[in-house]
Amino acid sequence: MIELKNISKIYKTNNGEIAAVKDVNLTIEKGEIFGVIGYSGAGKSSLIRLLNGLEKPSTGSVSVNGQEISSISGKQLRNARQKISMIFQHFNLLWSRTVEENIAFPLEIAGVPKQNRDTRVKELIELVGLKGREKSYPSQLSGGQKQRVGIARALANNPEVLLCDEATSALDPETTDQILELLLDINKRFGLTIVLITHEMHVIRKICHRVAVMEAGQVVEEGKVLQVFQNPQAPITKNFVIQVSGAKESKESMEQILQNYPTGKLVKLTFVGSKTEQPIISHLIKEFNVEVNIVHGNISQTANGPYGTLIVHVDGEIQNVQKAMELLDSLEIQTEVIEND
Ligand SMILES: Nc1ncnc2c1ncn2[C@@H]1O[C@H](COP(=O)(O)OP(=O)(O)OP(=O)(O)O)[C@@H](O)[C@H]1O
Repeated sequence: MIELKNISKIYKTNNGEIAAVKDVNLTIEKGEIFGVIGYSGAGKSSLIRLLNGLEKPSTGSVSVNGQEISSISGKQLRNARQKISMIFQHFNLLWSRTVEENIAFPLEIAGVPKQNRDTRVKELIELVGLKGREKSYPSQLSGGQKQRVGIARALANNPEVLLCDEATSALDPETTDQILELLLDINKRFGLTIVLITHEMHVIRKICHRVAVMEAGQVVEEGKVLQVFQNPQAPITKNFVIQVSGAKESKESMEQILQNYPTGKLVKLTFVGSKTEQPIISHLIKEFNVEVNIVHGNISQTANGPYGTLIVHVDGEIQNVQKAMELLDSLEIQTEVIEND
């Protein structure tokens, strides 16, 4: 669906050249929700602007649905862009137009006759949950409602791809979740391909199927969301995963536990899918006669199923602790000994 081949983007400034994107290769499948995560300055915005031809790559090619976006311009590019919509962090609404007039705007530009426009606007208002607010102006809406208008407007011409540029970064956590659920619903109902950029792992966890992690212009890690959560490789990815697993907060408890129990092992277990529902801890205690003290636990849902982390202190006869570890390994649970005595 979307293919980026050897993409680099170099900006020429008065202070020299800035390589914002460096040799990125990505393939995004039709109907997928693909997330790009990175800290500020990682090159995410530059990358997403290359996808709809707002920027041209310095090297490499971008193709969307078989059409090479990086090499077209003028009318051809404008037509292609009708199928690649975008929503923004600050909504980019027209402040002098009502909700329905904002949503009708791209239909007017596309030359859709008035009657068809009205029908489509009604459909979209229903879809994004804004019934009753048709005549409101953006200044009369909450942040979440403004983004709903942004989404309706982006969907007006039935795009094939929706690009989301930090679409929930200006919203509170609860509204963020509601908007993410709306995007997930739209993806499921219409098979719309969604590419989103964010600096929040929570957003990736909640709706993305696959993720690419960007650092200093490069993609340093890429994979299915559950796999990346279970087994992050790059240090930056590990930091992002800690953002949502909350493991950092438990450092103090771990130190306390280690002080209180100078023997045994402190282990972090990461498990996904049906393994989150197995009675693993009681099994360890019964089978190997070990003591298991839970230091920290967390379970959360991703678009592809549950994901959980558990930090436990396992103590007992050395060989029993060892056998308990072997069992965990055999269950294909990610096991990481945090500190050894
Ligand atoms: N139009 C531009 N001209 C010159 N430099 C730019 C331009 N746009 C981005 N850059 C530079 O390219 C690098 C990547 O910026 P980019 O905005 O793509 O990153 P980002 O990950 O989206 O960060 P943020 O979330 O802060 O926007 C930065 O060093 C930035 O200063």
